[in-house]
Amino acid sequence: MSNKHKISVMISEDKLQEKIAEIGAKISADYEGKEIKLICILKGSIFFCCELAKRITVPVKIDFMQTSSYGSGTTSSGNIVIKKELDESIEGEHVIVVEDIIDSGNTLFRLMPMLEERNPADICICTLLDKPDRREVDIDVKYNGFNIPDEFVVGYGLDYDQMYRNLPFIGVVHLDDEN
Ligand SMILES: O=P(O)(O)OC[C@H]1O[C@@H](n2cnc3c(O)ncnc32)[C@H](O)[C@@H]1O
Ligand SMILES: O=P(O)(O)OP(=O)(O)O
Ligand SMILES: [Mg+2]
Repeated sequence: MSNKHKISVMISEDKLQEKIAEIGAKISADYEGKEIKLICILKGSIFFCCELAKRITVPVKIDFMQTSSYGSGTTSSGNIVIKKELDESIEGEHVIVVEDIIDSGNTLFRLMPMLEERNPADICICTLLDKPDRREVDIDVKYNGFNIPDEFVVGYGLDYDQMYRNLPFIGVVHLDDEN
């Protein structure tokens, strides 16, 4: 069965793999001699976080958190709801928050202070995609895969109304062509 929407490739699977390997190598070098904890922000970050973890050579723990801002639309509601808490404490840990995409920045703007209050040894942000033109608040991003233009993208974990997460590439969904 074909997709309901027309989707054009923005970032190919090969380019994603190459970039994730690069970020993994950078993280491995930056955290040499340390153990890190990746916090995977569900659901969108799952593919990126899994692939990234495989490319990191220092010891890695993974925990999951789920926030929601978009629901079924294509713009952030501004209301960040925590739908799933971490299973374990992050006190004293070297934490990397792994996001699929930073858009307005509101999710991380609210989430990061909450995590910092839990006294990690250090904490930073790693995102696969960034839409800098859409930013509404200042966010300090340590690792960023790709800056992309202001287009609604799907694939590699990212959804439109829960669809298209399974596409192996990042694509632009053409909602105007909906029938
Ligand atoms: O809080 P912000 O930074 O506005 O949003 C983060 C959150 O929103 C989802 N999202 C943002 N842009 C897109 C997009 O182009 N396609 C799919 N999903 C998007 C995503 O879950 C981000 O983690
Ligand atoms: O689009 P959101 O932010 O509601 O979350 P998810 O990463 O689950 O798509
Ligand atoms: Mg979503």
